Amino acid sequence: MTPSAAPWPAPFAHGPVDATVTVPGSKSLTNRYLILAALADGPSRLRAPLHSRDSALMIAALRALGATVTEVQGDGDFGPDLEVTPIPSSSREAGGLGAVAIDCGLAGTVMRFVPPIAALCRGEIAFDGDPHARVRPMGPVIDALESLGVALSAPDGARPASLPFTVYGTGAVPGGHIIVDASGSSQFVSALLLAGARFEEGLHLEHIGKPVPSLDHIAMTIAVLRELGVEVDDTVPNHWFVKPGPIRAFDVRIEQDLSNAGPFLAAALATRGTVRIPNWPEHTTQVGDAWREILPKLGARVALDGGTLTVTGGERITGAEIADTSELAPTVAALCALADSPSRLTGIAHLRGHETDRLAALVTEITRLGGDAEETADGLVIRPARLHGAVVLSYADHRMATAGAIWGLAVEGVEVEDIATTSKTMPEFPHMWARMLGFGEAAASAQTGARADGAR
Ligand SMILES: O=C(O)C1=C[C@@H](OP(=O)(O)O)[C@@H](O)[C@H](O)C1
Ligand SMILES: C=C(OP(=O)(O)O)C(=O)O
Repeated sequence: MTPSAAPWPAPFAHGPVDATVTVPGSKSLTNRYLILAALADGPSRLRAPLHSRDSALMIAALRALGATVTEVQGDGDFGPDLEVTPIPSSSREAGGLGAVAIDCGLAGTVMRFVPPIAALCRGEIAFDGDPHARVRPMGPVIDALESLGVALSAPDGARPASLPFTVYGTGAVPGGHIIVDASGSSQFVSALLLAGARFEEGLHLEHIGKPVPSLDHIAMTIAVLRELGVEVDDTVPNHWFVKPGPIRAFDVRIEQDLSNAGPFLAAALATRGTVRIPNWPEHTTQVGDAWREILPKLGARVALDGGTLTVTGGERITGAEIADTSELAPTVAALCALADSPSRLTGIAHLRGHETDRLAALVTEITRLGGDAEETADGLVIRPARLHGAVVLSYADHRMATAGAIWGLAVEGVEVEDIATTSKTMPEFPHMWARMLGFGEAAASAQTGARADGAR
């Protein structure tokens, strides 16, 4: 996609927001179910899945490995359902795939989850991505595949340390005990667990190193695997055992993305208004359920009643000390920069390896707006300051772009460079934001849109 030439003037809220918002499907659930559908023992269906750049890249990757993914009419508000026919045995047998190329874009779930699946196919499968994808941590996936006997090489024939690289799949992975350091991303663990049941001996994965971050995402992986009949033992800390066996074909409805609900809920705090999200799941493995604990710490009232989450902003946003916010952190930090007392966010050192170095990006952009923020070893300290308008940079990071939109509600004259980067997980964002603010359909549609087709 060509980033819009002109920055997006973030709408300023002249009064409290009062809106009901429905959010597209969860990125983490959509891409996990797509992977598992490609490995399952029959055709599967995803209802109300996410349609965004990250899901489009996942679909293209699985098609390159031989899976069939078809759009079929469903009842979701944000696009068709998906039917998936798994990767056929011909992708694993003599002849196999030959040479294929997979574009990971900037999607962590594609660059980490797909290489172990590629190793189960026969062929030379080349992985690359956006410029920043080449600096996102990949070492533990590469090391793990090598210890499983899978050959990989960088384009110059050397041992790869990151993208780009080629996986030389032989059609089978023996499996067994492997050790990784997953302190840089929970996705290293999820990637191996998702493929583990299809390894001949299954998998015993051991983590050695500093604590693994974003544990909720590993819990989500395990829950989805168990739901599809895979036996996973996680009773010993830092060890995961996956039994070899089939993955049951399925028909699931994807929950809405509770992390992407965050910016809309944040709007209630930034404008002292009220935002309601219907169909909030009663039980979920999504980290975004933590909004129910996080937002009251920042001064909001939160109620979950009859399946609708209602957030009402207080008179002021209060600063807070909040740990382990994972992918919610940019939205939390955006609110902390609008607070009237200091905040400390901890347990998010690994955000330096996300779409951009998010700790550096947040400090730079908060400072650009006249705010006061500082990096710590494992997070951020944000102190109260009077913000002023500026052009906020996005760094090709959807969550930096939505942080800019939140600041714009409360601070006049905020513009966001490359709002279209929200297409990574929510192409509808500019339109939805305008609708939340009461813009008519024509004015909302005129907001710079973003495409969901995976193009850059
Ligand atoms: O498995 C997943 O779907 C994700 C895991 C997390 O990665 P990290 O462990 O790298 O934070 C999260 O931040 C990311 O947005 C999605
Ligand atoms: C870290 C994120 O994405 P990815 O799946 O690319 O790691 C995110 O969405 O906040």
